[in-house]
Amino acid sequence: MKLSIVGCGYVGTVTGVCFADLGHDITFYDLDEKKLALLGAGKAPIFEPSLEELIRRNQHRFTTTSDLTGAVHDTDLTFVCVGTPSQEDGSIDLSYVLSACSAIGKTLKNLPDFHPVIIKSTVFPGSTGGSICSVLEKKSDKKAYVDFGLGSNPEFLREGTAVPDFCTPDRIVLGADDERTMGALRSLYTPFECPKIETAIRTAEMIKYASNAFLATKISFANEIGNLAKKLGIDSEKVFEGVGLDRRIGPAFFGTGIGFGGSCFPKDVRALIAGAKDYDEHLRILPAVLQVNEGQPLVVVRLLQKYLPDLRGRKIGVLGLAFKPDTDDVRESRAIPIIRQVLDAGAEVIAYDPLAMENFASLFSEITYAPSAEAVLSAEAVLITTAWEEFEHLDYHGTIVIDGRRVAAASRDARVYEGVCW
Ligand SMILES: NC(=O)C1=CN([C@@H]2O[C@H](COP(=O)(O)OP(=O)(O)OC[C@H]3O[C@@H](n4cnc5c(N)ncnc54)[C@H](O)[C@@H]3O)[C@@H](O)[C@H]2O)C=CC1
Ligand SMILES: O=C(O)[C@H]1O[C@H](OP(=O)(O)OP(=O)(O)OC[C@H]2O[C@@H](n3ccc(=O)[nH]c3=O)[C@H](O)[C@@H]2O)[C@H](O)[C@@H](O)[C@@H]1O
Repeated sequence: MKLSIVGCGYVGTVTGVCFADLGHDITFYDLDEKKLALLGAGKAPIFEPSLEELIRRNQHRFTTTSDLTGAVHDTDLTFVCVGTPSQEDGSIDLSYVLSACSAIGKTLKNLPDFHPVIIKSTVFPGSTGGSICSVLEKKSDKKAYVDFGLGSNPEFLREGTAVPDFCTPDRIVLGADDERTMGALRSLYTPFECPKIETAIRTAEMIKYASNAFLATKISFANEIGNLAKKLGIDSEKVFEGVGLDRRIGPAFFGTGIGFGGSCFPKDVRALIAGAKDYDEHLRILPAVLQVNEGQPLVVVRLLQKYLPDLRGRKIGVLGLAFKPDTDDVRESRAIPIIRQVLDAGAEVIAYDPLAMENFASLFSEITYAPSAEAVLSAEAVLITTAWEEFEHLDYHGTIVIDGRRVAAASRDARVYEGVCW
């Protein structure tokens, strides 16, 4: 099939490149010319392990363009993969999706063929069939589900493992309210062997939110129990090893520590809470999930002050700035509230991250960025905020370490060692 991808960030680029690898012809479109230029030159516009290699291998199967009409007219289906950030009140900002769909709608006006528009961005249930459908119909002067197709195909990949997650997912969710769009999605995903759920658009949208909200809940639950476990002298890792062996529960996403960051869990949980209010549903579990999550970074600073009560003038090292390992993404990284608090208490910060220092520097110019992880170890105390593999190979002898991510080498060798929930 010929596919156009609108929005070449983490989801759009990975989706396009992985479908190219399956033999499809891809046209990438983005408002950001820099991203298109990088893709056009065979380079990844975002950092993701193994992505660049896949781009090089499939470059003959994709083109980049700043002409959206050409992209839509020359392809059989369009994926919308633009961002859906949080607004002040926690609800999602649909403006990027609406603006992309307004432009797509205009291109549909003179297109004689039936062209499915598939929303891959995470949007609140009802958005695709509601305001997104309206803008497409208005700009195209056509009827959705009859003259053009509309569907939802939420994405479940994780940053850092996006390529394998996309290629071998646990399940694929196909949301469509017309048979032709469902048929196109079904045929596109034929080579994937995992379970596939075919459902209504708004159900597909809700599956995405419920999945992220549940995973976030698992993490906050583990952290709440973990905080208590630490006070009782119990290691939370052993606890959740035991809990996770129950097949009804499962071991994944019980990693305790400083909580979840990133561009999705915090935003999607907030969006579900805010969106529910419009239906007079006041969610109670999810606000608590966020509350626990906001408290976890503060535990690190509290533990640090056990050893250095007055942080004024102290030099504090921070290992890890990305929201998780194997990415340069710092959106809602847990290092942000930790560093802010340490700075507010009057300390100096020296930090290191293998990939994310440049992105972090746009948020914090007032800290020192170290040339290596070793250089951070000379600080008076070291906080570990991302579980990068290379932090397992440092010599922590003589250091005070407060560990938010459970690095075994630090727990073994540090002069003073405190884990957040262990
Ligand atoms: N990052 C992730 O791991 C995952 C993200 N998602 C969801 O996918 C969506 C996209 O997320 P990311 O890829 O992380 O976003 P991103 O911020 O990395 O990329 C979005 C891209 O859309 C482009 N864009 C914005 N407006 C546009 C327009 N009108 N026309 C064309 N391009 C436009 C931006 O320039 C940017 O390159 C969000 O809804 C997110 O919640 C879903 C699963 C995983
Ligand atoms: O909708 C999305 O964008 C994506 O959000 C998450 O993926 P991602 O945010 O990329 O990364 P995760 O591996 O889920 O980690 C999120 C945060 O939770 C933290 N985490 C994760 C697992 C765990 O056990 N404990 C824990 O604190 C990580 O350190 C990180 O800060 C989901 O895992 C994906 O399925 C989903 O597609």
